[in-house]
Formats: sequence, structure tokens, C-alpha cells
Amino acid sequence: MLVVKVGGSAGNDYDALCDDIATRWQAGEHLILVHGGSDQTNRLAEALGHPPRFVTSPGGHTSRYTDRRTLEIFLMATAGLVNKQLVERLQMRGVMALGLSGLDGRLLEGKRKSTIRVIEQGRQMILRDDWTGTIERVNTSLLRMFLDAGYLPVVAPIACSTAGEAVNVDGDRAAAAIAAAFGAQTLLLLSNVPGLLRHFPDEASLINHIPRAEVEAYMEYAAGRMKKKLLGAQEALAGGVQRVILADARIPACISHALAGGGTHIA
Ligand SMILES: Nc1ncnc2c1ncn2[C@@H]1O[C@H](COP(=O)(O)OP(=O)(O)OP(=O)(O)O)[C@@H](O)[C@H]1O
Repeated sequence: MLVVKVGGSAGNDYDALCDDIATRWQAGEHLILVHGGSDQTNRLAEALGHPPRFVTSPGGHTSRYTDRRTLEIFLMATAGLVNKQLVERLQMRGVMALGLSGLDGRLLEGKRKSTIRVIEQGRQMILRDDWTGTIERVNTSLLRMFLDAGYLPVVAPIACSTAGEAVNVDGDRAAAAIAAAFGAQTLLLLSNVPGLLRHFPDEASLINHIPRAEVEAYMEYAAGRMKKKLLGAQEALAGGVQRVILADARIPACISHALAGGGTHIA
């Protein structure tokens, strides 16, 4: 089983990705696709007059502040447009793709954090009306049912809280939870960079290999949301996934390229 997560930031080539997926799927490979939606969420938020706001936790992780209106915009853009654009591309290539969010059938279940601690202008603050969460359970039997029936699940990173609310969850960590729940051999985190760069944005400084026990030490090279990818990698490996690859989704045959040694391999 291969779990692939493609980012939603600008620059990724979804057509090339779907070409590669279709070839692999038609050759009989089982895979699950998870995706992000940052760029479309930002555009829609601007268009609707509710611009995005990013906050930094005391631990240094950056995330989208998700008040109720932002959650609704995130649902429209990510579970709506991005999810259906991927499903459409896969269907056009003959793949029986099925779009879902983690809310549907409690595919991804977890805890909502209704308040979050953030650092703003050097001061710690508490923000309320937050609709983000962390995943605690993956409904593997539902995903397995679709896979066994010949469907390729395309999953948007929204989870269902224990109380049944929709919550925004991180896409990389959602993919990690799914990969761990399935005991996947490989988790592929594709985005608009070649992998972890020692000197971002210098692409010649790509780090090819990170020993699994040393991920923490490499956090110092990751700024902003790249930290979440390393965190997701750590969670996947701790959950039994054999290797995590951070690789480029802007190039043709991006999955094959990554599996053949491209990107940053963590194992
Ligand atoms: N050391 C680094 N190496 C590579 N990228 C880095 C590094 N530090 C920070 N980054 C940033 O991380 C970004 C990738 O994370 P980002 O969250 O934007 O991707 P994404 O997976 O497309 O998002 P989403 O799934 O939320 O839509 C890169 O575009 C880059 O700006």
C-alpha cells in the first residue's frame, strides 16, 4: 500500500501526478491519495472578504487560524474544489476515484482544540473560536471497503470531532495517520519543493537522506509549514511506516521519480 499526499500550495502539476497515479493504479497498485488546499483556500478567503490569518504556536509551528467562517471556506475550497479537481482528473484517465473528506463516515476522527495558544509580537495569547484538531482514529474499514470495491479514495484533510463537528486538520499529518493505520510501506509527501532543503530556497541544497532516528535534528532546516511535514514523517515512522519520502510535485512522473530515489528519503 502506498499513501500519497499532494500539497495544495501553488505550483504542483496535478495533471502529471494523475497521469502517474493512473498508470500505477491500472497496473494493480493499491493507493490512497490525500491532498491539501492552501492556495485555493487563500484565494477563496480573499475573494469572500475574510483573508487568511496564520499563527505560530509556542513550539514554533505555523498554522492557519481557523475560525468558523474560515472552516467553511476551507471546506468549500479543499473538500469542494480541490478534491473534485483531483477526482475529475483521475476519472478522465479511467481511474474510479472517489472523493471524501475525513468528516464523511468519520473517516478521520479526533479532538477539536477550541482554543489555541499562539505567539504574537513576542507575547503568548489564547485564541478562541478555533476549529482545528488532531487525528486520533482512522476508519480503516471504510477505506478498505472502497479499495476492495475498486475505488481509489481521494481524501481531503477535514476530520470529525468526537462531538461530530468538522475540524481542519493538517494534510501531512492526516496522510501520516492513514499510512500508519494501513501499515503502509511508503508515505509520499509531495509538494512544490524537491524535498527538505538545507538552505531554502536553494534547490541544489536538497537533503537526500535522513536517518529515521535523526528527524528531530533536521527540524532546524525546516521553516514554516515544512516543519509539519517532518512532524508527519516522524508520526508515520513511529506508527510503523517503513519510509517517508518528501518529493517534488511540479515534475512529470513525480511518484515514480520519488520512489526511484528522488527527494528526501527518511528511513
Ligand atoms: N528547508 C525547507 N525546504 C523546503 N521547503 C521549505 C523549507 N522550509 C520551508 N519550506 C516551505 O515549505 C513549503 C511546503 O509546505 P506547504 O505547506 O506550503 O506545502 P503544501 O503541502 O502544498 O500545503 P497544503 O497541503 O497545506 O496545501 C515550501 O513551499 C517552502 O516554502
